[in-house]
Amino acid sequence: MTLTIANLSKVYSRKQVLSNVTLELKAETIYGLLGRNGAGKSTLLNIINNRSIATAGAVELDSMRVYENETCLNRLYLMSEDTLFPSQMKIKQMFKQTAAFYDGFDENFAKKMLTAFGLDANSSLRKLSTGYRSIAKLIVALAVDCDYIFLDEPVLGLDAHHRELFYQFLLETYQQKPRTFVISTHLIDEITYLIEEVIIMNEGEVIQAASTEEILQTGVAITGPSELVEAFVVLVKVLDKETFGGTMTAYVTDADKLGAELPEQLRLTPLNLQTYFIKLTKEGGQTDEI
Ligand SMILES: Nc1ncnc2c1ncn2[C@@H]1O[C@H](COP(=O)(O)OP(=O)(O)OP(=O)(O)O)[C@@H](O)[C@H]1O
Repeated sequence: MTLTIANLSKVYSRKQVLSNVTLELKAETIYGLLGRNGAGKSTLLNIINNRSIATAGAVELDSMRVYENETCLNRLYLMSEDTLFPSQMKIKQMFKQTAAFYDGFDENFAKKMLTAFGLDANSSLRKLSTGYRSIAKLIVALAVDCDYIFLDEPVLGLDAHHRELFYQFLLETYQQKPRTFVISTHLIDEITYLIEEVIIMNEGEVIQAASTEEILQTGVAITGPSELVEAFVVLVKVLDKETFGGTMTAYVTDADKLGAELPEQLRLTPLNLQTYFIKLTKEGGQTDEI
């Protein structure tokens, strides 16, 4: 099973917010969708899930056009800030309504999550705090049995304990019933261990789609005397350089192409995903004088 996004573009009142987005989302994979504020992540997720209409391009599930196609749409689920449930609705009614729309809603798992988060099924959404309202929506999203589940900033408003609990439940349901999760978030450090594939958007475009492993293996920082660093990185893609006195740190994306042995005065440090993302999506020039 594959979800194909082909040449998707979106223009809002003459502003191009998505440009030719082309992606393939595999079955049974956890993706991280990363991008700075306004990069177009929510717009992309809304179009995939038929909540917004693309200006151009198409989304297909196993070669079937998703747009206004009930069969396809029943296999996709989007949890976002927009609440589709009326505020007076009780949590148990949310479960019931979702189960009526989506086959295979796992009520036992939903109840297990309710207990773990300390929520009462009889509470109505409007009486919950912002964080608990998000938790109620998350419980529904993790209990649906759709092939593709999109979580747009799922942990917004959740405290650190609850975020951790949510990540554990996400892994639990993924292991029990593998399906695809696409998580859009700004909390990159927290989700690095969860995600198998990374999609990075910038100003309406997908600028990188690769496995987390590949990114972590090829992103490095090289520090040492400026001239030596400059000479060593001449053949590779440098995302950013920082200089301090005569010392330079160069942030490199394709460490596998460095080739030559590392000179003794240079130090090579692997980049974590968050630093890699910051350097890749940084505005402006390459060299920062500190
Ligand atoms: N309904 C709308 N009308 C006009 N412009 C919109 C609309 N929705 C989004 N935009 C614009 O589209 C661009 C992308 O917004 P989007 O919400 O997709 O970004 P995002 O990557 O999800 O950002 P964030 O991380 O801040 O949530 C922004 O410039 C935003 O102002």
